[in-house]
Amino acid sequence: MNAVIETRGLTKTYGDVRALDGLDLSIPRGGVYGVLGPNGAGKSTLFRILLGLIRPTAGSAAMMGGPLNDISHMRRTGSMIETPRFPPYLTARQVLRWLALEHGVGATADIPHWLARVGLTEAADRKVRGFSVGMMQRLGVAAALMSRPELVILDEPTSGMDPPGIQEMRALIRSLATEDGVTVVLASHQLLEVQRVCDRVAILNKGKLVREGTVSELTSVGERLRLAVSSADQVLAVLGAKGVRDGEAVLAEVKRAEGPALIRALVEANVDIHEARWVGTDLESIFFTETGAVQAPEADHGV
Ligand SMILES: Nc1ncnc2c1ncn2[C@@H]1O[C@H](COP(=O)(O)OP(=O)(O)OP(=O)(O)O)[C@@H](O)[C@H]1O
Repeated sequence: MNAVIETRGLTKTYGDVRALDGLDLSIPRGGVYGVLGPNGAGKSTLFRILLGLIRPTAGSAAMMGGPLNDISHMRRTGSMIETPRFPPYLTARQVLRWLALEHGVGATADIPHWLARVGLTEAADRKVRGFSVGMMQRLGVAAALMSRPELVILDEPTSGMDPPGIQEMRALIRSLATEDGVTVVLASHQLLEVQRVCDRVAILNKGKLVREGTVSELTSVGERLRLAVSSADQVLAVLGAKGVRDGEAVLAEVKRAEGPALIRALVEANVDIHEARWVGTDLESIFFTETGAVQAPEADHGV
């Protein structure tokens, strides 16, 4: 695997707290990679180490095949850690112009393009003093992208955003990966959106890696065929112990290869099938099972 980030036995302790505990992680180049975990799992600690903001207690990490303190790699990485803060008396456009000069891309940064990509064209000439948290986040993302990095590290990129803002951010993150070829690594505990936006995820708990894989690999475990039918009883009679009632429908615990034969058998038994679809375990269930985290009363809807 062509890894863009690789950690081996990465450990960070704060007194008695093991924020990271021997983490082995390989993040492939390309696509969107989600680092998930409940509060205190070690996500921010991992990102801070990768960005050279803090030093690990033990273990090693490499970025783009080289050590973390290699300046040429750092130049190819953009990041947004926590809600960014900018001088309140500058407009969004001035903030980006200033940062472009700071990063040595003053002549090449296409500021109108990045303002448009993060949905801030209309607010471009407003002072950031009046910006909401979500607008600040978007400006922070534009700032991270202006130097056209190969890798972007985003910690909770949609925190504080309203649903339309979240949707735009999701589209932006996907387009960075698919159109710009940027590898995006993001941390989040907002699982539904992670499932929508990420290609691959790692679930951390108490500083350790508990699950890793593509979203479809993780969610296809325990996959079942959900059948919306005219008579659930008839289907349950055909399926025996392999059938579970799910409201008006039936969940059939069969393998993909057995699906067509089952549907044929049901048609022969005169069952009207209104819908048949494969349903997996969602990322949310995996997350709560693996981390033992307590489910929030309301579903999250961010990235
Ligand atoms: N500077 C610090 N001093 C002491 N303990 C710290 C420090 N930074 C983090 N920790 C502890 O390390 C553990 C991991 O924290 P970290 O912020 O990396 O988790 P996280 O997964 O990012 O959580 P969240 O989702 O809440 O941001 C927590 O127990 C936290 O309290």
